[in-house]
Amino acid sequence: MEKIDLDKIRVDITNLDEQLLSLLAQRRALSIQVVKSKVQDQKPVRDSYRETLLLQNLSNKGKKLGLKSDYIHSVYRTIIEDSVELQQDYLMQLNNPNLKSADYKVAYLGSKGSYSHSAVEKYLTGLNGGLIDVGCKSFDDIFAAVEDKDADVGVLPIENTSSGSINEVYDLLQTTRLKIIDELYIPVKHNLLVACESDLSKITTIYGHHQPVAQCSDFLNELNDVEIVVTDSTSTALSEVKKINDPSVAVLGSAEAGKHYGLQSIRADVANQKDNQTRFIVVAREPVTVPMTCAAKTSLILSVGQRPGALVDALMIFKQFNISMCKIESRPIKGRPWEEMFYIDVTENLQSENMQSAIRELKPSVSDYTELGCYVNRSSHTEES
Ligand SMILES: O=C(O)C(=O)C[C@]1(C(=O)O)C=C[C@@H](O)C=C1
Repeated sequence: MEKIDLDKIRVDITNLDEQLLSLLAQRRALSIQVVKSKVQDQKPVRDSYRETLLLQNLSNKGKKLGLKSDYIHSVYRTIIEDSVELQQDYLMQLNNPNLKSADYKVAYLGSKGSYSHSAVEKYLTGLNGGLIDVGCKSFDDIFAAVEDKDADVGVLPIENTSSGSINEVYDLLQTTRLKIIDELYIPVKHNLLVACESDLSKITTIYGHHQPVAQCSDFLNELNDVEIVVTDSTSTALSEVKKINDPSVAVLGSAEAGKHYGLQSIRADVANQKDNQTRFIVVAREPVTVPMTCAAKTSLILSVGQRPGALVDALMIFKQFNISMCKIESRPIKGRPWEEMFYIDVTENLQSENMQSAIRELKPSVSDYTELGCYVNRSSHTEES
């Protein structure tokens, strides 16, 4: 039998992959043409009917080529979500010409290797020009950097699928004049990383930011006699552990961060939930406006006083105007014991007639009312109006 030449097969695979890349780039160029036509006709970015037809057709054709339906769905979901994001970004830039420019200054927690840095990289995808890093040591510093014009925007985590809401960020939103201008969903995969040859049985100290520590609590609770050292950011934890270079010391961080700091993973996926995601917000001094053809979210802060039923009455106004609420969070108000501030996210454009009518009814019935901002709804599978 003739010997199968691995090197030759790899050359063929590389060539095919390059063709796939070129086809993906061509498809993206078509998405830009699509959004330009949608601007002319005022059509929504998302078209679920078209997506269903597309996936059905590809799945049928794929089956004939021996490709599993699950595989086709997951590949094309990724391609379509990218196309939607590309179109949304195009529309946002058209509507808000000063949104992202060269030498954009971004304030975030930590430095390279932190999860916030991954969010910053995602936020800046496609931006021509350099990012000026304004690494911060606390959430407070991020708000201050943007308020004092040391940064154009700040990127902050606000909630996580394992550890829930990040109260510190909600509390800072209560007093800031900054506006939310975007949101990002980042998959967070925690690994246990070490600086030199080691294994789990040798670990006596684990470094980590308090959020990853909370998100990996099940795994950490199973370990005996391990000291947890909490740091101000994941990047601080990573650089400390690299410096200490001891087989008994490990750190919680992503595999990519490990590569960046020259650390090896001894245990992958140690978060309580397998689908561990963090939602980040982007804050700036000026609000943005979202075109009506893009799925939008509006974030508000309200307080309603202590009258029985006051919160229900306020929320009924959203129902009355057919506005869906996707999040409600309550936090204590500084200096007003037992009163609560409510953070409400609705899947509605601030400029829509429904939203403006709801706000007109809402304002006189609440004690505090602040608009935190209207931005593109980045959670997948959302319908535009
Ligand atoms: O065909 C469209 O209307 C598109 O916007 C393109 C596309 C795609 O990438 O295939 C993207 C989003 C829509 O929800 C449907 C399909």
